[in-house]
Amino acid sequence: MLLSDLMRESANAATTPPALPRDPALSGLTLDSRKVGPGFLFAALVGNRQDGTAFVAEAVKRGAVAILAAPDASLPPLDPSIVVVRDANPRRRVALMAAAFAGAQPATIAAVTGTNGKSSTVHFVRHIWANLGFKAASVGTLGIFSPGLTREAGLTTPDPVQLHEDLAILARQGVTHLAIEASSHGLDQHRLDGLRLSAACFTNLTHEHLDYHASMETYFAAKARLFDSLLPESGTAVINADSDRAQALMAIAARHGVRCWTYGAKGREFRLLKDQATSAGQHLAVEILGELHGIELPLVGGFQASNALGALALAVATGGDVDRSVEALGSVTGAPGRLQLVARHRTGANVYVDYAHKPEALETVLSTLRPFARGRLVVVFGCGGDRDRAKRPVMGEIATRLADLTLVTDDNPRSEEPEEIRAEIVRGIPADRRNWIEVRDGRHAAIERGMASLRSKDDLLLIAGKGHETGQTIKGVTHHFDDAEVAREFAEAVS
Ligand SMILES: CC(=O)N[C@H]1[C@@H](OP(=O)(O)OP(=O)(O)OC[C@H]2O[C@@H](n3ccc(=O)[nH]c3=O)[C@H](O)[C@@H]2O)O[C@H](CO)[C@@H](O)[C@@H]1O[C@H](C)C(=O)N[C@@H](C)C(=O)N[C@H](CCC(=O)O)C(=O)O
Ligand SMILES: Nc1ncnc2c1ncn2[C@@H]1O[C@H](COP(=O)(O)OP(=O)(O)OP(=O)(O)O)[C@@H](O)[C@H]1O
Ligand SMILES: N[C@H](CCC[C@H](N)C(=O)O)C(=O)O
Ligand SMILES: [Mg+2]
Repeated sequence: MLLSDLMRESANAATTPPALPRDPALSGLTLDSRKVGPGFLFAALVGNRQDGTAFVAEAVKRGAVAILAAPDASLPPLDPSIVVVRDANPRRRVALMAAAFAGAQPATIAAVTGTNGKSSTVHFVRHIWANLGFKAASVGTLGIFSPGLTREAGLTTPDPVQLHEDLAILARQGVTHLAIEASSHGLDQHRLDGLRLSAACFTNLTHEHLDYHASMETYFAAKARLFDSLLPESGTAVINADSDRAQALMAIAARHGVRCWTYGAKGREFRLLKDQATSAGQHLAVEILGELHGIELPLVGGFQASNALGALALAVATGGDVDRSVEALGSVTGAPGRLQLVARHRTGANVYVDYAHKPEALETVLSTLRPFARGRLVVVFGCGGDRDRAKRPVMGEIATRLADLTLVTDDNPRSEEPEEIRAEIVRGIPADRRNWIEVRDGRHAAIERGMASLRSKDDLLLIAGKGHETGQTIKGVTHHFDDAEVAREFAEAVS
């Protein structure tokens, strides 16, 4: 593709592309100098840790023929054959370029943002679409799921170059419907700016990532970008009305002129009227666009019902038939590692794995499981290193308030000292609580102790924080570790 074509296709309609001194044919583009090949455009971005302009010389050595940089970025002296493109927002521009370069993307794309429930919601929408007969895929924390391409988990929202390469493959394979998780980092870093969205969903906003975002307000503003910058006027905003941020987001969406649908107990278009536990999960009575429907959801928990309704609203907003979408939810499975029953202890006690690694998720999952533990509810959890430290004491308090026994352990300490992370968790536990133990010799030992604490079939063990993950990162080295696998060492597997 010629640089001039890429410039035109990625330009804001209001701007005139600058005259180029030369018009090289590009063979690729990247924002990482280590991935530059001959004929590439290299986007030199100022990052959170490093300044990409420091790698321009290396990129040129590897064959870069064009450099994208901010207007004020100081670049090394370059051979005149190298074209320098300046843009006030190079992160956004490279995302738009990546979309233009890759060409195709599935015709229908729904993005889901929110602190919790993104992976579950995209998993459910993909299931509904597939049942409606569409070739559907999802992209997010769990990787890429599609009929023809699976990709291991990396970032929740991939970098734009990788994302658009994959979307073009999916589109060529005939995938017409795509659901994608929009993380706040991804939104803030413009990773999703080149997507042609049909709908966007907001699940909720609670404490997370305050190491990256300066405050809850800037965290919310990053999420709101999906609705006021990325969703076109022809799109539908699908908002969880039960979130305390719903009103603010509806006002933003309305100002932007998009159709706005809400779901949940306070929802307008998808109103949950009744939620009744059944032997298979729950029966939901829902008023959908003015008509009453019954949903047999084979999953437990109010949060799963909420995510399922968000997914249903996305499916309908993108043209899905209401009755058939409702019926499709009857055969949905939980997303891997989300409230997943993984083992049964010899006493008969159930062992669950869940991805709760944020305060509200831990509170939600423990409250959800409480009625299923007629005996003792035991939880094993830790907190990740090199991530928001403020959530550690909060989670220590939540676990010891809602579980009968808490085993404090490690969860990806990364570059931090595990004992320091555990100490910060323990600091949040009120002094009069005695229902916890700090396990100092690793997560495997903590799970073993959790299993050993089960005394009857009425007890229940929750292993929280890692969900689907298959590694534990300690001092930069990732060791194979799978909570479900370890639980099964001490108990029978359940399929
Ligand atoms: C903090 C953060 O989000 N960082 C992301 C960001 O990196 P950055 O731009 O800040 O990188 P940097 O290291 O400062 O480097 C600056 C620039 O120099 C370039 N560089 C660097 C070294 C070199 O040799 N050559 C070179 O060209 C880098 O490619 C980069 O463009 O942009 C990169 C490309 O998109 C991401 O890979 C990277 O994710 C890092 C690995 C990460 O850990 N991110 C996590 C926190 C994250 O994004 N998580 C979210 C949320 C998950 C959730 O909701 O729980 C996610 O979407 O996964
Ligand atoms: N709607 C919800 N409200 C509150 N908690 C939820 C909700 N949905 C899921 N959870 C909790 O959050 C955990 C993570 O769920 P899920 O993976 O669907 O969210 P996510 O937003 O994709 O998270 P991440 O940002 O870590 O990828 C679940 O394991 C569960 O404990
Ligand atoms: N996408 C999240 C995953 C956190 C998972 C948890 N197990 C941890 O390591 O903190 C992050 O990178 O912040
Ligand atoms: Mg996710």
